[in-house]
Amino acid sequence: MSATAEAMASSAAAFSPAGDVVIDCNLERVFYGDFLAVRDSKLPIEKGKITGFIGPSGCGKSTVLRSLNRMNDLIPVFRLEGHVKYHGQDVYAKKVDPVVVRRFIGMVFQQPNPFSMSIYDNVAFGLRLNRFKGGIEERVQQALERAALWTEVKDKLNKSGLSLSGGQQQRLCIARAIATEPDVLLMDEPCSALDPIATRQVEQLMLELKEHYTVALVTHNMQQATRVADTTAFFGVDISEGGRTGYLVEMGETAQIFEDPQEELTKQYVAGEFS
Ligand SMILES: Nc1ncnc2c1ncn2[C@@H]1O[C@H](COP(=O)(O)OP(=O)(O)OP(=O)(O)O)[C@@H](O)[C@H]1O
Repeated sequence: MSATAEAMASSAAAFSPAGDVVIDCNLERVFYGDFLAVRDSKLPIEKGKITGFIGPSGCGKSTVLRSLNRMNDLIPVFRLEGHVKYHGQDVYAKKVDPVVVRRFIGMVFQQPNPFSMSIYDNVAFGLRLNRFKGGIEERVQQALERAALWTEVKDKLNKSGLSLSGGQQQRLCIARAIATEPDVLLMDEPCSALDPIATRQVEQLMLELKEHYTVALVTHNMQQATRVADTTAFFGVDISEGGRTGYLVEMGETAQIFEDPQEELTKQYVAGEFS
């Protein structure tokens, strides 16, 4: 590691949030096969807050996000050194079932991906999978209300989820993700396929969701981070040793990252000097 990169990595480790930490993530090294994709990234994800991940393309934002709920397990060559602890428990411990991890740490993807089934069944899907014992109808309604979609779909719950607009489909996917009452929601560029109006609706929804859930959000859009994120983690790409390895440059309150960044690289990035 170069001296500059080392200094950046150690300063990033200094961030300690005031509130409760739900996920204590310390990614020492993350590999895809022999490729070192991410190193030296300590990210405490704080309860009831939105933590935004920003940085140039390929800096590992999605890799880090997907490491939090073992979504990367689906990639055979993925390997992680370090730990991800959810309420103190190592989610990568041998005895831990990744399906259970994802039940508590849910995910919303870049492209709205409703299943080819009714709006109702989309939301009820996870409840049935988890053999939910309570009233499914009530839970479906509550999830759709929390996803700010209920009034738009309450009279057509039997229509296909695919018949909705892009923004509605994304809110349906959010309803599907929250129906099983996860604790944490991981959102990987949830607005990148949406128009500006639908984007604003989903952003407003994120602000409402943090009343009930802890949110980690990958975004390419710096304005979006300033609008919704309480805390922002900025990642850079280290090319000093001939590779392209992402690492956490700086993490802090969103206002501090954008108005008073401590690292030169963060300053340049938030000033739009590179993307
Ligand atoms: N399944 C995979 N197999 C091999 N390499 C991968 C895989 N997924 C990602 N990578 C590599 O890991 C690095 C980090 O990728 P990642 O998608 O996490 O970055 P990102 O910051 O989210 O990028 P973007 O902003 O472009 O979406 C990149 O060099 C990418 O090519």
